[in-house]
Amino acid sequence: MAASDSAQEQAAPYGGGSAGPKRVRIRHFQQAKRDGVKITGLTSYDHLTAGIFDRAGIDFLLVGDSAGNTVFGYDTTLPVTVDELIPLTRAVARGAKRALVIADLPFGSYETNPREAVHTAIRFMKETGAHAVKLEGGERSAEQIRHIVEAGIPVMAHIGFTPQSEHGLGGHVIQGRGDRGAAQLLRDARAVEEAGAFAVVLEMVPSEAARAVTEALTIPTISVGAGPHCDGQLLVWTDWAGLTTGRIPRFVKQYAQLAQTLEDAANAFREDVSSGEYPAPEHEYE
Ligand SMILES: Nc1nc(=O)c2c([nH]1)NC[C@@H]1CN(c3ccc(C(=O)N[C@@H](CCC(=O)O)C(=O)O)cc3)CN21
Ligand SMILES: CC(C)C(=O)C(=O)O
Ligand SMILES: [Mg+2]
Repeated sequence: MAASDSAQEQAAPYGGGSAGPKRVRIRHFQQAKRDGVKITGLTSYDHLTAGIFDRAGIDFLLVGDSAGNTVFGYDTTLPVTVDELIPLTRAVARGAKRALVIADLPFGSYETNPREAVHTAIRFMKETGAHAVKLEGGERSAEQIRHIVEAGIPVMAHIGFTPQSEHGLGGHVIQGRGDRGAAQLLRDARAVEEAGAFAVVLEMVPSEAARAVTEALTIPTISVGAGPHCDGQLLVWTDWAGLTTGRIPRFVKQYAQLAQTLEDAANAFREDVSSGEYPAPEHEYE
């Protein structure tokens, strides 16, 4: 995203990458959609990756409850707590100079009522330095979104496949299929836009359903396995970088093979220590 709003910034041509605003704000999401500039996001759970992705010009960093899988080793995102995500979110916010940092509200921290949702969103904003929050659900979460936005906190919505309700959905099931599915997806999308969300994640939905939603909304759609017609793309960084071991979703493109790189490095280290190759004189103190 290289969209910007000052007269001076607007004079600059779109460069992609780290061009554009000094700090990505929610208004830049609206401008990107209006100008047809694609938005990029990655998850991040720590200070070092946040800095790397930020310097590469990734527009937003999501501190996802996917940390349940990638950091904490749970099978689902359901056990993840606010107290687990707050220190990770703080680390990411401290590492991001340009990117918009979004805190994912974990399962059980916002569903009961709007008061609970506002309370949780305020905790993240006060204790982490995040710039926005994300929560799952369309029509069913619209009141929560409205109240958080009224408290001055930007909300990214998340519809389609919502991992926190995977048991209710019957597993990792593609959403928005068929006429009924597509109609429900559109109702959910309109509900979150109307409630004041600044963007909406569409996860695991057919490309044509995502296209219809993208054309119907004024806020940008962010695809996680929702095809090429969305206004932006988001991936879980450990999947994207080939660090996740085991099964990864079909929609992921791997841009590196970090698991293999690290395994090779660990083997080399072990062999060097056994053979006495490491440490060498340059690693020693006198
Ligand atoms: N590492 C990781 N990557 C993710 O994308 C991710 C998480 N964790 N945790 C939270 C949610 C859960 N998500 C998931 C999890 C599994 C599939 C999956 O297995 N998809 C299959 C199709 C369905 C199936 O056959 O089970 C696929 O091949 O795409 C998809 C998204 C997306 N999110
Ligand atoms: C997969 C994305 C949308 C997410 O919610 C997460 O990383 O937790
Ligand atoms: Mg999540």
